[in-house]
Amino acid sequence: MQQCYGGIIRRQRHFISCLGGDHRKTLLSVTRMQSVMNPTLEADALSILRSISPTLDSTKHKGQAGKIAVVGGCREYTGAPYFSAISALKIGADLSHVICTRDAAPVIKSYSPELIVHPLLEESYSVRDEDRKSVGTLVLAEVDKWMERFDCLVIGPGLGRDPFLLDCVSDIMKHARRSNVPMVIDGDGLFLVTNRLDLVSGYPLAVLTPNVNEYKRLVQKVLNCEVNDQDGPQQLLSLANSIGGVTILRKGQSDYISDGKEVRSVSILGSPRRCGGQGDILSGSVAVFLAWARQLVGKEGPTINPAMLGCIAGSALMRKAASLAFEDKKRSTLTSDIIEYLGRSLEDICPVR
Ligand SMILES: NC(=O)C1=CN([C@@H]2O[C@H](COP(=O)(O)OP(=O)(O)OC[C@H]3O[C@@H](n4cnc5c(N)ncnc54)[C@H](O)[C@@H]3O)[C@@H](O)[C@H]2O)[C@@H](O)CC1
Ligand SMILES: Nc1ncnc2c1ncn2[C@@H]1O[C@H](COP(=O)(O)OP(=O)(O)OP(=O)(O)O)[C@@H](O)[C@H]1O
Ligand SMILES: [Mg+2]
Repeated sequence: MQQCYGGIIRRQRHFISCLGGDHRKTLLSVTRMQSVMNPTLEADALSILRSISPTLDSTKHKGQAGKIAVVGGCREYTGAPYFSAISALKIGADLSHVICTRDAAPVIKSYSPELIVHPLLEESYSVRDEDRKSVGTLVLAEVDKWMERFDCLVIGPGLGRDPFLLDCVSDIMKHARRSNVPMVIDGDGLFLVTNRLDLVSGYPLAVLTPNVNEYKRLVQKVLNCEVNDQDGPQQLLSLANSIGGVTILRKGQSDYISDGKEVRSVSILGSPRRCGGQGDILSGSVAVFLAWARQLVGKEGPTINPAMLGCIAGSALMRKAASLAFEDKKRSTLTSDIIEYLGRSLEDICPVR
């Protein structure tokens, strides 16, 4: 235990020194200092990634490096939850679950024996109107059994937009929030949240990862205006602030991240290929790094936002892996190729000692 704690302190010191700070300052003052020292918004993403990644040693037991659950996967989409969940494992989480519809489960299981797949969700077509209430209660009870064990949920990859299913997922999110489980919300999870802001509003452990379209819908709904690229960072800050300090990672040519207090960017070279599924890799990555950052920050007190660190590290890793995959595969680069480069990217940035 002492050894583990010593490791944490060492990593915190490394983290602080990476940001050019004094070991005695709190982690909060460190990020503030970085803003002062670095006049641009660009985060020192590689240093942050290194600092929050846990060491690998023989004292650890299964589960300590993170247990992630992806809530997503329906009749149409089975790839997205798989990409997100397998990315979490490849980055270093110990266990990765997928909570999906009954129809999607055998398909997702067939992609990989590494994932723990729960066929718990139902879409309207498979439930009679009079059974909806009881089925909804059952779904929540089943998910509840697992909730306390998860270090982070990813809500939305390939979830679909069935109203009954989204009602069940709203209940899962309410429960996760009561249990203080962090949530990364992506894809159809963002469709849900844009229409039900109360699900995340004021919850600091919520991370939204919108793409171009999802961001546009959020801005229209919350700020009641159009996306303003002239003043992008300021608008992102206002958006995060208006949703009560959730963290938003706006994906694009550069990724911009804000928790309503500060804005950071990650512009590490990515890939010019825009094949579907890269956002799913990102959601699984952010979930793992957020869980790790939370472990680290927890020891120091609530002085730094682990959601910001998780987003910065996840974005950096995803972009680096995409660039390596593109170097190799060029025009034929697919999401599965990028996943294959997650390990090498991590090793380049943060080698196992
Ligand atoms: N293999 C799979 O199963 C995949 C499933 N996905 C899932 O598909 C569902 C819908 O996600 P979408 O990303 O399509 O939803 P969006 O609302 O982003 O996209 C809807 C439409 O907008 C278009 N669009 C997307 N990005 C755009 C851009 N940058 N500029 C202009 N138009 C753009 C798309 O072509 C699509 O027709 C989600 O559940 C998502 O997780 C995606 O993650 C991709 C991979
Ligand atoms: N123009 C770009 N240049 C470099 N990287 C980009 C660019 N656009 C997006 N990315 C990167 O690709 C990743 C996925 O972003 P994207 O906007 O494709 O998400 P998405 O549409 O949600 O993906 P998905 O198909 O999984 O739903 C992000 O990490 C982002 O940094
Ligand atoms: Mg997406």
